[in-house]
Amino acid sequence: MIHTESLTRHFRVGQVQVEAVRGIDLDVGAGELVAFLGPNGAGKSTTLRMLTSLLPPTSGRAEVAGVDVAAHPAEVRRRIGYIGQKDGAGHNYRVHDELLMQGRFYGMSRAESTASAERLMHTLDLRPLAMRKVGSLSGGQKRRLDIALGLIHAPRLLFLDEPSTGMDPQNRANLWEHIMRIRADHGTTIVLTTHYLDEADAMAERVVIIDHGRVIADDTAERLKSEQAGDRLTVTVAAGDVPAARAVLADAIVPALTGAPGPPGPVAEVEERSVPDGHALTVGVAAAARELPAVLGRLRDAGIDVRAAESRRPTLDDVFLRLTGRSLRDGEA
Ligand SMILES: Nc1ncnc2c1ncn2[C@@H]1O[C@H](COP(=O)(O)OP(=O)(O)OP(=O)(O)O)[C@@H](O)[C@H]1O
Repeated sequence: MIHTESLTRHFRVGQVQVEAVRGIDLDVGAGELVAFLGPNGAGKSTTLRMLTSLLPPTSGRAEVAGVDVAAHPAEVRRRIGYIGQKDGAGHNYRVHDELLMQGRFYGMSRAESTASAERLMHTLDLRPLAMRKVGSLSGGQKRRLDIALGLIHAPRLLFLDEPSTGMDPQNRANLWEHIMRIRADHGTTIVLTTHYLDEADAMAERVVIIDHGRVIADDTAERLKSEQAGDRLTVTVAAGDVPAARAVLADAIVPALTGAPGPPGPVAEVEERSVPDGHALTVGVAAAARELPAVLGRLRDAGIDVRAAESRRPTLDDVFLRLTGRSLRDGEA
């Protein structure tokens, strides 16, 4: 559905050249749900704008829905849906009319446009709002209308630039429910950008991490977390039990990851720190929640009194930290 080769975009700002996107190679198959994740200024929106033909690449190429974006931008736009960061709907129109006009804009007949608007208003819970003026909708309702506008011509590929930014958690959950329903009903391929780590983690099947205009990781959230960051298991024991506990824990360690730069990777040896209860020993393991009972059993068999124990799953932020040495929460790229 999407194929890019060394896709690059530079901007000239006065004397300075900004290398917003520096050679992105990407393949997205039909039906995939892919999230672009990265800090502010990483190049996510610029990539999306090139893929949607809104911005010509400086170099490299992109084929989207079977069409070369630089050669046939208008054809790309006919085949895709794009919902940008800022809404495009006119505030004085009614929801229903806005949808019809959008359909006509894409060259659909009045009947086709009406039928598609009806279907989408049903799927996106917009029917009760059909006669309301766009300017009177809440943020969440407005975002649902934006999505309906992007889908009116039934594209097989939908691009969403930060669909849920600024929404409260309930509206975000609601929006995702709608996006998932559209996907289930129409098999739409979806590419979106997000700042929300938990959202990318929970919703996208595939997470493409972008930093400084490059793809630095591309996999399922699960695999990224287990391969790049790994689970942590921590037990707290008395000072006198530390050597024996270390020996038990050393057996549980997963082999150190190689090749990935930057701290902190899976804990390749037993880490020790003093805590009020005694000494906390931490190791990187393959599946902490599953291994914790067995490790506790072995510690008990060795006569060790465990005072506290916890397992921790890594987050996508741990993955980003591991790959770049920075936290995604630190802000700018
Ligand atoms: N029209 C432009 N002119 C000059 N520089 C630009 C332009 N558009 C983007 N940039 C720069 O390109 C870089 C990438 O911006 P982009 O908007 O793609 O990042 P992003 O990852 O989408 O960030 P955010 O999460 O904040 O939306 C930034 O340094 C930005 O300032």
